[in-house]
Amino acid sequence: MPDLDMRTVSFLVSFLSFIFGVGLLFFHFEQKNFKGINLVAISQICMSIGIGLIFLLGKIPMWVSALLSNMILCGGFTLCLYGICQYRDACSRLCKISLLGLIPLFLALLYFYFIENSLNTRAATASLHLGITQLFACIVIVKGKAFDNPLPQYTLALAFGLVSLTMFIRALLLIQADELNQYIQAGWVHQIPYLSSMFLIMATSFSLVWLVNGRLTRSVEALSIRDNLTSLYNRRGMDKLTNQITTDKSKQPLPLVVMMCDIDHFKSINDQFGHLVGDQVIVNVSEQIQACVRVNDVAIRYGGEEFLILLPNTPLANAHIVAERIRNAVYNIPLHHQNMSPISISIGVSQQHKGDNLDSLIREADKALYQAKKNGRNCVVIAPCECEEIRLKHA
Ligand SMILES: Nc1nc2c(ncn2[C@@H]2O[C@H](COP(=O)(O)OP(=O)(O)OP(=O)(O)O)[C@@H](O)[C@H]2O)c(=O)[nH]1
Repeated sequence: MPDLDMRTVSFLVSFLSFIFGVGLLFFHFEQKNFKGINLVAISQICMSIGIGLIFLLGKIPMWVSALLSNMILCGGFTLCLYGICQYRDACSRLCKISLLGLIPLFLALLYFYFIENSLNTRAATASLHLGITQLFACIVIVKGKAFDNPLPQYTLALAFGLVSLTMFIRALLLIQADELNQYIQAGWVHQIPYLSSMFLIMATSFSLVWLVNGRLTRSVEALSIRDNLTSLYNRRGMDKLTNQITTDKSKQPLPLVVMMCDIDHFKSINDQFGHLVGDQVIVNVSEQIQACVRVNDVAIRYGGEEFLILLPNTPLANAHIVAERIRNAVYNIPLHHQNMSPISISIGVSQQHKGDNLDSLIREADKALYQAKKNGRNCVVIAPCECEEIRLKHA
């Protein structure tokens, strides 16, 4: 295998690392809510300086290239580990081990420079620290609690794992090899870790962009399915969720129940007390609805003051109890003004039968709601209205 020019290789690694670090730092200023990115950015700049000092070997004092460069490089990787740990929301125990490992590394570098001068052992010790830190990074990426797209997550973990392996092999080979006099003329044992570092910088850059992009997309998706005012699902959210609810029949031996709820005389609340109070009433009602349903149930802000509730796998009798609970809870909402009448809600309920789809269920619930309004409001009506009308007006 032809030897590469170590000075050029170290310059390239330093340059790449610097560009990536600065770019990531700019990205961090724009997207401050991604924890750990700033540390990864600073760590890349540290690594760039560390390798840059190796590039300047022979042109700067020897102790700077031999000691300082290794310390900056290993410290940079420890910082990178901290950044990744924060980004992946992982336990920081391994970061602390890597940080503490900098002390014996420093002592070993001092010893093998001033007392027993050995380039091989210095390089092997630094490689060992780098290999351990990169292995920790690999573990942290896999074990972190934050949810990320698995493909970039494992790509990044694999990159760190592979580079860590090259560092361990390098440390092992260096201990057995003849003592080096000129680092810049070192052979492939040194060149491969440099190339693998280039690979790591590139893998980290595109995997991080990929990971961050995944998180951004998910947060936009999550926002797009929620109503701004109440944080309940909106119509788009309903379309997404109902597919799961209506198709997953194996887990739901009991039918789906649909409730259509509408705040009574809401226009007069707006007219009398203003739209801001009206908005607050909508929020209060949505909170009561959320509090009365199970975690599996889906509450949707269907229109202005209309709410749709989907109760999968629910017997009609239970749904009726829930509807009554909601109606009572809404009626007991504390009033915003002295001369405000109690807030009330009318509810139409329909149950899924053979051949029913969600549209027909909603139509049925809507008819029952219309009947509830006709019956005097503040009541629950179960579809089909003609035969099973239940009128429970609040006393
Ligand atoms: N404050 C506020 N008002 C809204 C919002 N969305 C819709 N509205 C108002 O809600 C009112 C709904 O009025 P109507 O459909 O006449 O119904 P209602 O007055 O509740 O009468 P019934 O339903 O028959 O009891 C309209 O005045 C809408 O402008 C909203 O987000 N905030």
